[in-house]
Amino acid sequence: MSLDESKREEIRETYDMRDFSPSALFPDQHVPKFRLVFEELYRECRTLGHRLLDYLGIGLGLEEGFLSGKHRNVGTEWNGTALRTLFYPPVSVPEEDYVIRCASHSDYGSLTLLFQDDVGGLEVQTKAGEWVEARPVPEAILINVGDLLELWTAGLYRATPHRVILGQRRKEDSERGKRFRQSIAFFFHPDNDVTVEPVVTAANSSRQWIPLNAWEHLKSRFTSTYDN
Ligand SMILES: O=C(O)CCC(=O)C(=O)O
Ligand SMILES: [Fe+2]
Repeated sequence: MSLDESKREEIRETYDMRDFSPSALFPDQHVPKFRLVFEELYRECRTLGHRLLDYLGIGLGLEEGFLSGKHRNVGTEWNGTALRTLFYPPVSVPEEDYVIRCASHSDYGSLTLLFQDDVGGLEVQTKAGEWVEARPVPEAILINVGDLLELWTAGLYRATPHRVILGQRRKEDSERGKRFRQSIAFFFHPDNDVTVEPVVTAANSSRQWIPLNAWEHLKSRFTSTYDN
């Protein structure tokens, strides 16, 4: 199924957290534990992110700590890593139509750790272009490879396109739409001054892999996403 998603709006609310310094704005008065809880989650995700990169690096035959060493400034202004809460309100799904909760995209950084509730609706695209459901698994964290890890590995690890969509194909979607959906994503990014370029032999030699600066890439992806 191919859908023209370009003219649709995403129906969701998000809250991004990058800065946990005392001067950072948090709803401390209304939700006193919010800052503490998310700060702890941020720290745990950072530790897990570093560990995953170390394991992937071993698998790729890289120098020890190479990838995690490019993510040293997480939690400071010199790094674009963010923790994001995503709230998808209930929506009614017209029978012959569909509703986009999150339009198809790949993530911009190295890795994303995604925590989803039990509502479902997340889909990932196979290499053949087919959309398959990534059903929620209790207690599991879903890991997405982002653009920059794809570039480091010259396509060996693919920045998998994904989306959250309701309608048309699945009977359960109208029921799903009645429930709100909550997810949390940790977007793990290399330090702003890192230039990312392939460190392994290209898996897909028909494609050109152009080196990118981490911060420039993040800025340009934000601009192209939000200007549209
Ligand atoms: O809410 C989800 O499950 C996915 C969100 C997502 O892919 C994103 O914000 O990049
Ligand atoms: Fe995403």
